[in-house]
Amino acid sequence: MSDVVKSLSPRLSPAAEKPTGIPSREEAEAAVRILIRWAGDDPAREGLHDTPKRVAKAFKELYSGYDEEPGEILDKIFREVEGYDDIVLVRDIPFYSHCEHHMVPFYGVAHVAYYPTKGVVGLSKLARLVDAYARRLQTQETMTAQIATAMEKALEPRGVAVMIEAEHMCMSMRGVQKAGALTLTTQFSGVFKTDPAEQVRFLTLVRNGRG
Ligand SMILES: Nc1nc2c(ncn2[C@@H]2O[C@H](COP(=O)(O)OP(=O)(O)OP(=O)(O)O)[C@@H](O)[C@H]2O)c(=O)[nH]1
Ligand SMILES: [Zn+2]
Repeated sequence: MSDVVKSLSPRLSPAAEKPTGIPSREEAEAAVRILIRWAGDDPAREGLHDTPKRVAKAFKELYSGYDEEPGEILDKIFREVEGYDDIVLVRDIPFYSHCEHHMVPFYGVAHVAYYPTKGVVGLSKLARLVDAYARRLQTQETMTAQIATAMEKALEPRGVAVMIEAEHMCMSMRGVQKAGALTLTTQFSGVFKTDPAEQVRFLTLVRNGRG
């Protein structure tokens, strides 16, 4: 194992934590050159010359979730929304993530809902929360649970419901090669967990208006 690869592998943190011991840009680019060679190509050829630089830059965007503090995204609560205590659902939030097993994309939509108690949060913040976790390496199950937990902590709601529907490219373009297979995960808390009728309501609202 080269020094570059060795320096990368043991320091990656679980998706919930910030990564530590981040390598330099030069080390990252050197690692990409190794992977190009591993793929069977020549990183010195003209067309690939700037690729390690582009990949390192793209990683910063694709994995920008490590720079996000989910708690901070939800820290502005609008308490003046008096009288509203019914469900807030933002559905069909598109996201792109990468599975931690193959570092291959999985993508789809997230639906997030909660029953407010102490006020509401800006709707865009729920989409930002989805991205904060999507732009990390993880499983779909972890991502689903982390979104629900972050909402629980910040909003202290009567209940949280999160559903993610995604296609995993590691199952489509390689491996078992089942393009179109959809993975659906849900995480419920509070009334969504204790009252089956609330789960039905959530699922009905998620599906409502679709063909
Ligand atoms: N539970 C779960 N599994 C995932 C997720 N993303 C990818 N996987 C699975 O992770 C598993 C990894 O299995 P391994 O046997 O260790 O690796 P592999 O030999 O590449 O497996 P195949 O994909 O079956 O070729 C595969 O079954 C993937 O479908 C995810 O978000 N959640
Ligand atoms: Zn995978």
